[in-house]
Amino acid sequence: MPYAMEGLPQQVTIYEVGPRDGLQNESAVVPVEVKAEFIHRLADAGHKVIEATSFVHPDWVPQLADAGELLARLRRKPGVRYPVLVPNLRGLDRALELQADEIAVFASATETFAAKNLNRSLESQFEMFEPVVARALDNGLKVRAYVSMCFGDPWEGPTPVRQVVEVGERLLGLGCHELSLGDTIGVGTPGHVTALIDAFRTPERLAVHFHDTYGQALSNTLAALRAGVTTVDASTGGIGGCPYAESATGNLATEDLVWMLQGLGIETGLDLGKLVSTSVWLAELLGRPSPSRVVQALSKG
Ligand SMILES: CC(C)(COP(=O)([O-])OP(=O)([O-])OC[C@H]1O[C@@H](n2cnc3c(N)ncnc32)[C@H](O)[C@@H]1OP(=O)([O-])[O-])[C@@H](O)C(=O)NCCC(=O)NCCSC(=O)C[C@@](C)(O)CC(=O)[O-]
Repeated sequence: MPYAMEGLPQQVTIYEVGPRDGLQNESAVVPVEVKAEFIHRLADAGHKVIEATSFVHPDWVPQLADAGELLARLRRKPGVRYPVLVPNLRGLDRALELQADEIAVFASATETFAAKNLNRSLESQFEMFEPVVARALDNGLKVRAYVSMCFGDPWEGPTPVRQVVEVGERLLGLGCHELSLGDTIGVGTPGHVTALIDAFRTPERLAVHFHDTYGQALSNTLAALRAGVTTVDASTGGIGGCPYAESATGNLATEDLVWMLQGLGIETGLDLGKLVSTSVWLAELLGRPSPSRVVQALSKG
């Protein structure tokens, strides 16, 4: 029996990042057929948007070097979107060849992370993204944009709200339909989340992307929903991290998010039981238990 709260949406879109953000940090290469099966299971659990992989330089993220093979193998379910990460025109060409239906560019809010993750300065990352977004839109693709290190950065400390808003508004101005605010190292807290979302002109175009390093991801999500956000990124099994930010741990687990939203009576369209069995299946393959509290509680049998 759900207990609703004032000021929350009736429906939330969960943007599933497990196959991309979740797996990108795994040191042992996960076979491409396992990645495909993971995505098929997520679609079967009711996901309508599943970020499948990245068309980045394979030396930078070896785990996702099989992006082309994976897309070619996917059984795409009607009504499900399968965005892929693309940093530059080379990545876009590869994604277009394989009929990607949506892409995501990923920017940094800080100078140091722009250098470490993209080999670019804060300013020159836009020179890389502008032609990508323009050509993707010309080809009829939707483009999401991420901003990383929105709350703090391991090298520069807390990130000023104004700095995040400047980067984010510029990306939206290029024509990106959605902006995902990334707490890459999980240092944000709910008041900071509210202040950041309130500083944007269009909260309805924002999504949030929390890593659970300090156990704040669910409370931060609740703050974001109260501030008008209706799209939340999460990773089935709570796997994830960024190879270029060592202090990043797993993403908010999709199961933990679904449990909270169900308790609040908020519609997600997801089957929690199928998500939990997918996590248990994946955890066995990865050789370690899922950090998701809901998976731990429900899979004890
Ligand atoms: C952006 C680059 C490519 C710049 O890397 P670069 O070395 O500056 O690249 P370049 O433009 O100088 O090109 C060098 C060579 O790489 C090739 N190349 C160039 N691009 C590609 C490509 N796309 N695919 C395949 N090959 C490529 C290119 O063709 C060229 O080959 P050559 O002519 O020397 O033979 C590199 O820094 C990179 O791949 N970075 C990606 C890092 C990454 O994927 N990080 C994780 C994702 S971000 C994240 O996880 C955070 C997020 C989104 O989840 C939100 C959050 O939590 O905050």
